[in-house]
Amino acid sequence: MTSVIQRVFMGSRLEPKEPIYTMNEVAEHCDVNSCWIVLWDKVYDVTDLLCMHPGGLDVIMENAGTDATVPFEDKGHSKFAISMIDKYYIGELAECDRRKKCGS
Ligand code: HEM
Repeated sequence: MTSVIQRVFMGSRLEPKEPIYTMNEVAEHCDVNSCWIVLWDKVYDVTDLLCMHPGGLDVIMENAGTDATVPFEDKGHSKFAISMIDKYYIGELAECDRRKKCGS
């Protein structure tokens, strides 16, 4: 089931780009010097967002190096927030780590 926020989000997507990262690689970037998160199977380097995130640094750090899709959706981010996301996009999540697992 596609949520409203996901539909808005998907409508603003850039073309998928290389490189492809595994969840293990994402998990290595979990501190303030290098902070990555996954949203809807896409990888974002949000290091530069930390100090200016309107919801604060802590809420992002709690999700650093993980799939933050559910917490991101739960906070009810605005279309404005979603429009900011593209600038942090760095690549795709490896197929077998995606929300709809390969083979299922
Ligand atoms: C690329 C990633 C993110 C961007 C661009 C972003 C952007 C924003 C923006 C612009 C706001 C201001 C309110 C709005 O316009 O919706 C906001 C608020 C907030 N964000 Fe994020 N955010 C991101 C990731 C996250 C994550 C991973 C969490 C984890 C829980 C989070 C939690 C919050 C919270 C708690 C607020 C405050 C909501 C409130 O007090 O009304 N954000 N964010």
